[in-house]
Amino acid sequence: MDVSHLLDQLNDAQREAVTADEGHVLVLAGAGSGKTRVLVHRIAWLIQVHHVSPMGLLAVTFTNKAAGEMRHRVGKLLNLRPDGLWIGTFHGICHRMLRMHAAEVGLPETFQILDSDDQYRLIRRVIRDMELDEGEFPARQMQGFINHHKEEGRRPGDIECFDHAFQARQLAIYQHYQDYCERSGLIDFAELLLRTLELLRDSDARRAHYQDRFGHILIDEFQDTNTLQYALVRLLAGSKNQLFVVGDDDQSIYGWRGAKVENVVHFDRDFSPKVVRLEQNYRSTATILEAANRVIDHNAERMGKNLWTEGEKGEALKLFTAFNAEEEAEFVIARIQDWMEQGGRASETAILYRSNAQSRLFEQVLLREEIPYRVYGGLRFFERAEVKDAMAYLRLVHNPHDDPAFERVINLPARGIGERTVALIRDHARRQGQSLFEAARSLCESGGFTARAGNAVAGFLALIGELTDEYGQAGLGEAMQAAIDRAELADWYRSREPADRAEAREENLAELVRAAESFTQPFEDEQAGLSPTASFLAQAALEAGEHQGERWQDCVQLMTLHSAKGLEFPLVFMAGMEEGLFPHQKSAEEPGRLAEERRLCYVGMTRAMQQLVLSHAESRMIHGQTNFSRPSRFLSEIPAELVEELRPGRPRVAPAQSHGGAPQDAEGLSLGTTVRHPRFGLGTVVTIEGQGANARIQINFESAGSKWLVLGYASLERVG
Ligand SMILES: Nc1ncnc2c1ncn2[C@@H]1O[C@H](COP(=O)(O)OP(=O)(O)OP(=O)(O)O)[C@@H](O)[C@H]1O
Ligand SMILES: [Mg+2]
Repeated sequence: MDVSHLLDQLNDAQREAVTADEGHVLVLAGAGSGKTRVLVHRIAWLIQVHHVSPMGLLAVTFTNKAAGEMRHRVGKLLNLRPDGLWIGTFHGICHRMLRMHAAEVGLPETFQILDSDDQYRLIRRVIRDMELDEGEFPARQMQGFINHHKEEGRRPGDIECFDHAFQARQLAIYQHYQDYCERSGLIDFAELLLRTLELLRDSDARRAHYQDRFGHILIDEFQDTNTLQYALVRLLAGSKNQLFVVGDDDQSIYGWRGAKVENVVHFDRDFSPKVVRLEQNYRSTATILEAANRVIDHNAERMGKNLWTEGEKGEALKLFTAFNAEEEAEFVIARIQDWMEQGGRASETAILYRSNAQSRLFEQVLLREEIPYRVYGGLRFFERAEVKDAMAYLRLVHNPHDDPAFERVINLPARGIGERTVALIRDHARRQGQSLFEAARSLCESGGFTARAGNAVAGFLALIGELTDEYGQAGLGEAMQAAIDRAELADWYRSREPADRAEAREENLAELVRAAESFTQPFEDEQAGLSPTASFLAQAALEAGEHQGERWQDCVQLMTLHSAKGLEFPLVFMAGMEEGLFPHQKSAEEPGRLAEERRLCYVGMTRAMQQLVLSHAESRMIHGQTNFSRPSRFLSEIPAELVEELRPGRPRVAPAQSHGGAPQDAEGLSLGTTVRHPRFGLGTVVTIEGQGANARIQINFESAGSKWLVLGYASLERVG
């Protein structure tokens, strides 16, 4: 059989990795050197040359989107669909295993995944139920505490308590939360991993089964695995299976979420792999690569890599200094328009930023200019309120004991069930050890409610019952539509929100029905005996908005630097290159965080193939306040000769004064002053152009957004 196509698009080092004989392999290499490509070719090589069954391979990627792409690329190389090949994220793979062995690990068949928002609400409730002070035990912090311990594989009983009252309470919260999850068949993200680890650790039969099955385990982005994931890998590998691991220590960016770059060193120690280094970068121009290399050079404790390219020198990086964040957004979108006018496609461009909230201004300008765009991450599709509302109905149909779903929609739309009634149900549930659904039913039957509340609750239970009876067996799309219609969700949003907002919500609901209709269950899930609903609900919880990427459309890509990992685009913008924003001010608080921010910068820069445009704004509204900030230190780490500075297009007033101090201008108003407008309400001055009554002044209003006004006519009142 001719297998030259598996090798002829690879360089020598890549080939060496792809064709390595028996034994473990570690490919340690910088960005854009073809690590992911090598992993894909290795899978095809094993199947075609070594005749390994696709069922015998397990490939782990970092996102579901990457998993989909990998499956597609393997299919193309082999010219057939690699059915039975398990490719997924750690979470997705663990979910599938737990579904197959739910009873063994003490989970109900219908267990549900708690996403992090649901988890937060549940923890808050546990704290309230325990009558603890939420100021002393903030739910957000407790969520971090619980997840941190789970990610290290620790149950409440495993945590040493030094008889400190505060710590004992924290552990009690963890325990109560866990008990609650057990009772209700809920499983959070870290629990997916931990439970699977325990299954494989404690059941010899299961461990033997999976060790026999997966003779080859391949892992992309290995530098961002956490303790539990590494432990899982070791269990699955056993003593005879082969690991093929690729990663780059310079791109480890999830330390804040428990990832351990040391796993690369541990892997080397524990498995003595053949180490292959790839040094040729195929992605970026020489200029971009040089700039990125120079930035990451500022980090100490690197494993050290030498990355070069045969590619052309390319253009200088562009650096734009905007007066404020609005101007920055205008500039970026104008450059994208230039790109498109010169024949480029929108989808070849990406706007990367440090925090999700930064997307809004870009979205505004893109909407106005009617340029299609897609936001990855952020408030992702499956995280939007209306989508979660509708999904909660589907979850209840799937499993009436899903308490977070019950709480979410028992009074949504409003059906006259007040907080007091819900408290009654909760209380009853707690005392009887029942789910909220069961508690509500028994209170209804025993006349435990007032007549009005009783009717309302009975109505809700009947609605869920009807949906279950009529649509429990129907197609997913049909069931979803029925839930939305019967619950009258659209009317509800229309009755309480402005028309445009309600319409947007309805569009999302229609999109949700479409997503449900077009959902095809992964072959491997079906084989594992999962119901389509279970697969769909899991997908929604695990991958959130990633599904947007499937319907490929020509649009500008907006995402955080974190979610850009592994991707590449001809034209990349890195916006908001300001101290405090990037590096994030949090990084000043913890040692090691600054180095991680710098790696994030390296990840961002190395996404660019042809052009990299950096921008920063001298002032920006953050949490309703105008902040003035200095350019990011990372900018100064790029050699000046690689950068071309661009000047703003229109004349501005006093940008030079905007560092520190309070520049004074028209009529005593200065940048950052809070003002009140008779119609637009409170806002902050962000730009002043010109002098006196004719000055044009730009104000960011808290509710009305950004407006340009002529000072003489604006009737502004200074506040504070
Ligand atoms: N031998 C090669 N010849 C031509 N192009 C290549 C070769 N190897 C890789 N490429 C291309 O270089 C780009 C980067 O490859 P890939 O995404 O696999 O790199 P990576 O090391 O996984 O990067 P990252 O660290 O960002 O994940 C891709 O467009 C890929 O197709
Ligand atoms: Mg990659």
